[in-house]
Amino acid sequence: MKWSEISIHTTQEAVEPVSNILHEAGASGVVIEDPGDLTRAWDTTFGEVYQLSPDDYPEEGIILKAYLPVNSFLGETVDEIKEAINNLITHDIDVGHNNVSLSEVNEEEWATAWKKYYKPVKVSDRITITPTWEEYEKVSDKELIIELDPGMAFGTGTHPTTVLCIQALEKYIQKGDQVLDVGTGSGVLSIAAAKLGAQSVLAMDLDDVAVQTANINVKLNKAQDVVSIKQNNLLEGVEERPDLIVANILAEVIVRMTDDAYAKLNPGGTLITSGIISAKREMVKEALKASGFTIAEVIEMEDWLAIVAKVPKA
Ligand SMILES: C[S@@+](CC[C@H](N)C(=O)[O-])C[C@H]1O[C@@H](n2cnc3c(N)ncnc32)[C@H](O)[C@@H]1O
Repeated sequence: MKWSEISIHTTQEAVEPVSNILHEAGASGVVIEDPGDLTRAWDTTFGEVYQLSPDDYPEEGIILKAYLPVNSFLGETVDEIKEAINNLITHDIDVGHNNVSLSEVNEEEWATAWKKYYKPVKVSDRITITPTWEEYEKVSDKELIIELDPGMAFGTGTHPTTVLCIQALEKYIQKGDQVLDVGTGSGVLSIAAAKLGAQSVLAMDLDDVAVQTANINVKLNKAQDVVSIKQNNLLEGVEERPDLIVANILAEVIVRMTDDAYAKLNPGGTLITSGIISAKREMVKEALKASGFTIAEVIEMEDWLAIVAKVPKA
């Protein structure tokens, strides 16, 4: 089969919604070329765990690449993608250059093209994320490995928003906690929560491709006894009483769920939110406070934030 590579030059802020648009259009293997990956202070104490070539990255902004099968609908699909991206502007999302280009690749190139961007990465004190096709040897008994096949859903697990959530999970999760993961994507945060000692985790996503991918990754990491997965819109209809909720979604979506999160969390419970671009810090903080939360901490990586908020103890 012939494949067409669609390449979109956009911004950090638009990475997640544009990835969603590409997935919805039937693309597989979305690649995120983020020049920040080249300079980010990944922990390389244990040797070369991260080897990337600057030639593969733009000088500024982000390039998203995805692969679409070449068939008679290709033209319409590309037009729909362009229109959906233009609609983001009406939602106050900065799409930057918004250059869209297409090129043809053959089957063999396609199968390996996107894999060169994914290498094992130590993302927190204890957690290293490694793509399924890389050999990786644990360097200490304490190290926890998450194997991911990022093929279809958001994330290699190394996007700053995901990393911030993992670092916060490592700090705030208590052994035996009940956890909800809202917008699970590849399932990475649920797997991290399970490995860090959660007793049960409910992973939810609106997108059925994410639900399928999370299912595969949870099994790959032998976490299926702890993590269950369902398709769900935010916290709608959820009856669990969690000790901790983690939600890595856009700021605009988080502010819609803070009341529900506060009502569901146990006293003393923790909400970890990310997907928040720096400019939207106050908007999310105000929504959290208006729902009754106190802000425990704001952590930052590049232009992104995670906000940790607490429900008062009873
Ligand atoms: C930025 S990704 C985060 C994925 C993963 N948790 C991580 O940290 O890498 C956000 C995810 O939220 C999902 N999502 C967006 N809106 C949602 C909603 N209303 N309810 C549930 N999931 C939603 C998207 O499908 C996407 O998989």
